[in-house]
Amino acid sequence: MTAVSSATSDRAVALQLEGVQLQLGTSSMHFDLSRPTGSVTAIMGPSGSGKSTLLNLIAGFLTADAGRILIEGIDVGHLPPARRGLSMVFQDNNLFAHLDIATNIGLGLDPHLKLTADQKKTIEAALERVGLQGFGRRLPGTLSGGERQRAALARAFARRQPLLLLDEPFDGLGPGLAADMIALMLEIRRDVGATVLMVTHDPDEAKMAAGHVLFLSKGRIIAEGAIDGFFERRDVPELARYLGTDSSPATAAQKRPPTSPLP
Ligand SMILES: Nc1ncnc2c1ncn2[C@@H]1O[C@H](COP(=O)(O)OP(=O)(O)OP(=O)(O)O)[C@@H](O)[C@H]1O
Repeated sequence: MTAVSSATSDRAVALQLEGVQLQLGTSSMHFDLSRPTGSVTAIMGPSGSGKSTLLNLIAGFLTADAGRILIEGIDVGHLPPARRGLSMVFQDNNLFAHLDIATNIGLGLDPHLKLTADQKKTIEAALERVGLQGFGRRLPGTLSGGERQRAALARAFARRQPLLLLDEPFDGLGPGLAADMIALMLEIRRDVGATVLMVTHDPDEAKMAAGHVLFLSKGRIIAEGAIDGFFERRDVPELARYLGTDSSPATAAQKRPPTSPLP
């Protein structure tokens, strides 16, 4: 693994994982990382390498067998997800289907929905921010996939938590809409001063959104560094294999076209 970026040393640390371990069935995970406040980090790696597990450990949906997770210097290991100072946006299942959009966002502000006038204004402002003004009374099922993801981002925006965890949030939206959503996410991050971790399989999406990459393989971060030049690295065989830039004889043979043309 390469050294943690120099930015870590001169900015406050927003997130730190120290010797975090988890055994899930036959998969063993072990994570150490440190990310500075305000950074946007892409989490990448092959299917099953532990990307969602890493986010779920940070969020508190999974409990580590060992190690410490610190958010803004506070050990959150014993805190439930709602008290860790973060918002998480998943690829789907972000919204309660039986509750309208405004209520879904309101739940992020107060689980008992005893909303103050200010909180109601915050909901309206968040909807407007993502271009969904007037959508508050609609049920999630009546929105398109992209609109639902915007509503999920609106909820994250309204909550103004210091840490934003995104698990393939723009998957399946198409490149144009994904780019719009990334721009929106970056605006929200700037306004809130949040630190972002984003799982993505798409190097272009990572380049648009992030300044730093963590590359996982088999439950470990095996490479990390600044996004500039990261995908051109040739010193990490797993990364080259993942990107399809591996020129080893075995991979090259797999890539070679069939000798006889298909009919
Ligand atoms: N509850 C569980 N019980 C047993 N094994 C699990 C459980 N949850 C996840 N795993 C295993 O842990 C490994 C990591 O899973 P994870 O979902 O974190 O991978 P991922 O990198 O996010 O993959 P993908 O890109 O396919 O979403 C996988 O091998 C998965 O099968």
